[in-house]
Amino acid sequence: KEPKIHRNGEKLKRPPNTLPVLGNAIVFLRPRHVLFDWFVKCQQIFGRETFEISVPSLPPGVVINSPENLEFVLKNESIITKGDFFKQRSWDLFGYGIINATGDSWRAQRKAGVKFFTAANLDALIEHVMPTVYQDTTRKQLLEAVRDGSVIDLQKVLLDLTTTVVGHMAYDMEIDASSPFGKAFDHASDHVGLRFQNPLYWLTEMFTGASFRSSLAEVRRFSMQIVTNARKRRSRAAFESLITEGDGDTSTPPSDPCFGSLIDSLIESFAEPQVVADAALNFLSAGRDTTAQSFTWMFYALMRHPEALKEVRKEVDEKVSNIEDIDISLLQPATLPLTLATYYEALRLYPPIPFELKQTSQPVTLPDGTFLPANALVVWCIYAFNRAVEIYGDDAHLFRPGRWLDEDGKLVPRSFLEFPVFNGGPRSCLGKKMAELMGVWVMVRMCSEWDFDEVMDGLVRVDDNGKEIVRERVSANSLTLPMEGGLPCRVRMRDRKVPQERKVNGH
Ligand code: HEM
Repeated sequence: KEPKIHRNGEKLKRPPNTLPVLGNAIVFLRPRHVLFDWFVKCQQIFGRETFEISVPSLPPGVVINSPENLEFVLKNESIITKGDFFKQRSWDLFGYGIINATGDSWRAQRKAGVKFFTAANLDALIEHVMPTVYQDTTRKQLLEAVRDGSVIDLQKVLLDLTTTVVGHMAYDMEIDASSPFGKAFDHASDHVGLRFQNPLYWLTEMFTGASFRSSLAEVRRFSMQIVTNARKRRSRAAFESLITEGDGDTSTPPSDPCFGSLIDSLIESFAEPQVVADAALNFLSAGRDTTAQSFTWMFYALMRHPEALKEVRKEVDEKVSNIEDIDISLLQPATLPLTLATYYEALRLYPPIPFELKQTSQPVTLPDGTFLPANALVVWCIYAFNRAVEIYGDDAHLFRPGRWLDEDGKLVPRSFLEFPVFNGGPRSCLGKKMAELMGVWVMVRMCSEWDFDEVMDGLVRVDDNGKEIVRERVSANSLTLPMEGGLPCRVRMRDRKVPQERKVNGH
């Protein structure tokens, strides 16, 4: 007989309303934001104690909530890993890419990724790619909305920005978020997200999966095109260098060190085009949605907390005099601590990857004594973890960027065990620094240039006492944390009064 989950011979506690046969299946079928609120409630009930969940036909599972258990899980990748449960559901979208990969294939993709995130590439990102893409896309879209007085979806504007930036950085390719690929990718990842909640997805997809399958076909076509383009560019470059070498002409400057380096190192590491295509697509999807969503929730939080926006602007106005030429050294925590703290606070309350799941490859005992048989699911809900009063105090549910600063105003970062937004251990996020730099850049530039007013259509109701209640925005069903219905706003140009005293980059 298979050994069961237990702690010191005792059964683990179960969430309230767990049903005898269905277990927790019903809550898993609810919209994802309802599921995350359920995890928050469970976290409040169980604190740091590991508890058991079950859904018929799925392997037995536990939810962990303590930093000690999380550290053990993240550092023991070989025994608690991306198992069949995860891979079966995400294979159609992520294939051989790093998000699914384990063993040698993961190591090789990780190595290619590490090579890409060099200081030189991050410099190029901040000093060339971000300003150019922002000027050519974001600023134009916002100016147009100012001129027409029209409502824009800020989430879409930010997704256009991050898609183009990651496309340029990683593939030297113009990728448009509204292209058939962008739309197909969004649709496919929403659908894959639902597979994690519906144990009978393979059955329902037989009847309702046609649009999912056509989205997958478009995503696959496009990711192969990324590889084909890169191969053509490499052959062209090789041919040109042969000619110039033959001429003895050494006047051609070396090409930009940033562009194409990720796809190049993937091509050099893997012979099989499908593996390169999947790997490339995984980097694109890891980088564009997460960043766009984090910026969207951040602007949302700032619109709902004008006092926090005022503080950010005060810091930016004091420290950055030329927003059109932002040096990377300005974006560091020592220079703009409150701005980074505000970004962290948005990431804390609205983590773009809100939910993580791994599977044991052999029997395992967690540090708190919980025994797990092979194939058990280990789940942690980052969304709930980040709202734990045990870590963040009684006001954990509030947006309060000041919690990240000490009494001298210095930023005090938290370890991944208390703030697992970027994962940790050997599979920590490769793009953390890139995301932070982009986040602070976007805040400096956009909070300085624009005023955004959220369009509240349908969100306001009046209670029995005549008081206006404004509903919170919620996330949509997806693998990540897009905002449901986008973030509709009106835009105005801000009259930026730069202080006389130029403190840092006083050009
Ligand atoms: C706010 C932005 C971001 C957040 C919150 C975030 C979060 C995460 C998390 C939680 C993981 C672990 C996923 C898992 O294994 O289940 C991860 C992995 C990863 N992230 Fe990020 N990420 C962000 C931005 C980026 C960017 C900009 C890039 C690159 C362009 C990137 C590249 C990656 C890669 C390649 C992995 C896989 C690492 C591995 O398995 O070894 N991420 N990220």
